[in-house]
Amino acid sequence: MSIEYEEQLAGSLVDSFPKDFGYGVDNMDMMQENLENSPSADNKPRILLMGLRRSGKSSIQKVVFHKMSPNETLFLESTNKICKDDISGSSFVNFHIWDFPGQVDFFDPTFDYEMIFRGTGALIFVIDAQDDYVEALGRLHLTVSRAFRVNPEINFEVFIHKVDGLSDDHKIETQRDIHQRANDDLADASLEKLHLSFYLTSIYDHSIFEAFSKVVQKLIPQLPTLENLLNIFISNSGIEKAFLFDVVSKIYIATDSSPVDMQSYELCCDMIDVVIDVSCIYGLKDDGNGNAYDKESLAIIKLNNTTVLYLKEVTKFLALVCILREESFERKGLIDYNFHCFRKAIHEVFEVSSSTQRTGVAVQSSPPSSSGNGLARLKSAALNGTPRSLV
Ligand SMILES: Nc1nc2c(ncn2[C@@H]2O[C@H](COP(=O)(O)OP(=O)(O)OP(=O)(O)O)[C@@H](O)[C@H]2O)c(=O)[nH]1
Repeated sequence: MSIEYEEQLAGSLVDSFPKDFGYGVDNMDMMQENLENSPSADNKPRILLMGLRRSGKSSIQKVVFHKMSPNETLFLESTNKICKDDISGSSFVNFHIWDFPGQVDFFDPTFDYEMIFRGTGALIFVIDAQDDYVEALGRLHLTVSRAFRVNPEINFEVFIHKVDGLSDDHKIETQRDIHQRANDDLADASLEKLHLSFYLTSIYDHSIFEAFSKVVQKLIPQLPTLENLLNIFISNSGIEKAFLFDVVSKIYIATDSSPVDMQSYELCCDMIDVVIDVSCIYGLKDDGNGNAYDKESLAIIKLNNTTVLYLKEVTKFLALVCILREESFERKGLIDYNFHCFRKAIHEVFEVSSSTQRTGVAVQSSPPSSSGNGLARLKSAALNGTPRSLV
């Protein structure tokens, strides 16, 4: 594709937006504050972390959302009451995460499980793969069947956790066995409609972030829109892979539709760490004020294998991280220009959602235009994908 042609496409991206499109990050933040102060703010969807004692629930929460290093989790005390963690102040992930103490007694009259499950978006059940998991499977069945009866809309996610201690063959065999037994139990109880998703996880590598990314993505109603926008952006900019990251948690909330390979994801996670670390050390004011991540955040890292990593701020919480070849990076002006359009589109998507949430009116989904140049496709993309319940 020639540069001229790409520039034409880039032009069409920008033309697709109204000329008075004038809000920026500050307005987005204001909107988020308004939302949080609204009466429905307390009703943020929940992600529940459940499982037997010492299965690793608190460790997962601390490592993913609070930057605790995996080794420090060795000293975590056992949780003895439900811990509610509202991470929406620091993260795009606008949910409450509830960490349950090991054994939840469904027969305890003070435990209002109906109320808890009614407002739940995802239930993550953590199974310690290094331990005998027969008891955990029994508990999993009891928990998900109760929850499903109260709220069949919940996404049921099973983390087969602590797999760092297992060989590759053992991992696959454990996953197959747990999958089989859990689904047999459901079939015996005539609960075939209850769908369980399985993930192999460990806090000692990126698998826990990748699994959490997938859990969170299922709860983001704008996901198809974000994927469309990323696809258009990378194909017009000569980029190989792009992730939209929640900077604090390193969860990727969307990526383009090419397959994700773990190595690329890890590379992008590492880049975020480097940028934030350098920024914390050298980017803050002398008195320690300022933010390690702000509107100016931008980083380019050239690797010795002709790969370039490119990170840029999208919103207060989100960053775009891209992987591209050195020769594509020669057209940096074009990439910057398309990024500018992409960023505007992202802001528009979330403005549509937040105004919809405020008024309580669901936006009609419209099928993407097949005739699509960048313009038409982006416009339909901004509408497509918003009708599910809003985050
Ligand atoms: N090897 C390994 N150990 C882990 C992993 N995740 C957690 N652990 C360890 O498992 C132990 C228990 O972790 P916790 O997070 O306290 O478990 P919990 O499920 O919250 O326990 P309760 O609060 O008692 O319900 C800690 O010593 C962690 O260091 C993992 O991925 N791999």
